Amino acid sequence: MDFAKLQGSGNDFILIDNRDGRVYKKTEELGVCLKEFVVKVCEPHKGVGADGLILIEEPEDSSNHFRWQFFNSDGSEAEMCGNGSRCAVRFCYDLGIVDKYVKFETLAGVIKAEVLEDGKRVKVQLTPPSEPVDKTLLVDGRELKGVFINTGVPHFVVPVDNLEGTDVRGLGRAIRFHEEFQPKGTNVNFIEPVSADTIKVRTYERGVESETLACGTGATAGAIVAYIKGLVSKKPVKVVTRSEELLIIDFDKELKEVFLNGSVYKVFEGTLSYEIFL
Ligand SMILES: N[C@@H](CCC[C@H](N)C(=O)O)C(=O)O
Repeated sequence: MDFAKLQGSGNDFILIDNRDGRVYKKTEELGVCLKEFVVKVCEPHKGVGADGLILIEEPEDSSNHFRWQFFNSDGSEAEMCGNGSRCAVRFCYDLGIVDKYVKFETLAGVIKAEVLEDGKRVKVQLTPPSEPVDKTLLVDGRELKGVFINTGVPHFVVPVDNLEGTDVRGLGRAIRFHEEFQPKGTNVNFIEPVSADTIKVRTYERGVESETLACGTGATAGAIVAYIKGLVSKKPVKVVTRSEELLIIDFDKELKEVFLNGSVYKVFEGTLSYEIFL
């Protein structure tokens, strides 16, 4: 089964054109459920390895170009994925399914996108975020102040003074599973201002259950929180991700229009071997 691997700021994804239902036929043939298929294919070393897997499907509304199903590497399905959406648009652009202006269906709603530089950059308009909410959590016996905001998926944003010295894995995990956010949990972003229009961010990602090199909806959450908290004063906000690639976030005052812009790279194309599932 043919697939492509693409990455946006180091957040990497396996993409499969499933408009003919080939994945469902293959999983039935192999006797594995869809979740097991995702986990096996996303597994590093024994599988292809990626933060997530994206299936491209026919749209339910013919005015949209496609529908997608997004899965984290642990097999959990998520409503939205900022970097994954940029990779999906580029994948469909290369397939000839879309041209410069794109609309596609996600569990978070219809996402609009624009292909730039012949697919080497993609700009997506995220769904309007939820109202940011200040929260103070008790984590490992100490108070932690942050802001909860849903930018297509849930994020808790924690401003810190020393991002490099932050225990992203330990603190991130504790917050991700904190009772405040159950049952679904949340992604966790630690941010540090760099200049009037730039922040650095590190993200512990729900469903990957680790720090990733970038998270598009997380970078967006971090940029919005940095701006409303006065940590940055200019827009668009540049976000330096863990991969050191930049994501550009712009948004209006009312948070009705939010844009995520960044590079997309096709890493390779290949064919899955059934031996992944042995
Ligand atoms: N990396 C993604 C977020 C993917 C979903 C997230 N892990 C979740 O389950 O909420 C992004 O770029 O936004």
